[in-house]
Amino acid sequence: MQMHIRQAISQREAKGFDTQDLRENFLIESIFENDSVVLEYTHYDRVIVGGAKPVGKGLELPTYDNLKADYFLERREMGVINVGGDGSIEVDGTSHTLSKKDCLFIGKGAKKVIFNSNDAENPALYYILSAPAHHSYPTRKMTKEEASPVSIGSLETSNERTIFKYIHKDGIQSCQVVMGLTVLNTGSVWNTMPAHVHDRRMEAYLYFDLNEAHRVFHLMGNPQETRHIVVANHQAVVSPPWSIHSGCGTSNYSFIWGMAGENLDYSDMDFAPITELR
Ligand SMILES: O=C[C@H](O)[C@@H](O)CC(=O)C(=O)O
Ligand SMILES: [Zn+2]
Repeated sequence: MQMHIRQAISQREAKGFDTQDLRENFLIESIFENDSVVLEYTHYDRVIVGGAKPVGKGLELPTYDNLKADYFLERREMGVINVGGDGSIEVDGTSHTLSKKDCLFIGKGAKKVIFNSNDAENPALYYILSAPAHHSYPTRKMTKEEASPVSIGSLETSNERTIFKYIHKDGIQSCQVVMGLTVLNTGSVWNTMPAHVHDRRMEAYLYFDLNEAHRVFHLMGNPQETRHIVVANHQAVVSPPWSIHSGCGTSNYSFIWGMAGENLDYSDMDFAPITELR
């Protein structure tokens, strides 16, 4: 079994992209499919992005030929956040319950990972981000209450939001994966503005809790050469290290941010002043 591979796109190449090119290369349109694990292998820091949606049965994390490994996490680690109904993830025989917005970090070396839902009528939706690892940090769960929520932004600038950090330098320990989520308050629609880049690591956003009738205009590109991608609920956007990742919704929403690369410092961002964006 093979994972679809997304090649790394350069800034220069992206300049000439039309809507379809942008969507094919940076948008993951379908992540949660019934009784399936959907994963995409990117050449941005070799990060794998995707999801698992167990409905009628437990879903085992498969091994893919791309990895040339005996099992998926032989040389990798992964972060998982549930954005659906209650469920549990079994890691080598130990079950970890995950409610909505709870996070599980699974360290390198875990051989058997099984995703479960408690209720087929309201299945769990597990968003997954995995990166290569060279040390085995312990598997650990964190609830959203434990994720030291921080409120930032303001209603005046339509970006009042709460940031929950799970896997990072001062949270769950990992080799590379950094992960958390942001919830926008009612009436706030802008995320990550002022925008930033971090050439030291890639990032991916999964948008969720976005009303089906609404969309987020996700902004990407070099700060002086921006493009947008129109994103629906439960879709993800991959952000190369050279790109901003920001968005403006037609209503409020939440999103999971996940990164991997050079460091684990959440605050490592090079801001792009609003007045200098093009
Ligand atoms: O590098 C960090 C990420 O881009 C996000 O965490 C930013 C974010 O959640 C926000 O401003 O709302
Ligand atoms: Zn960022």
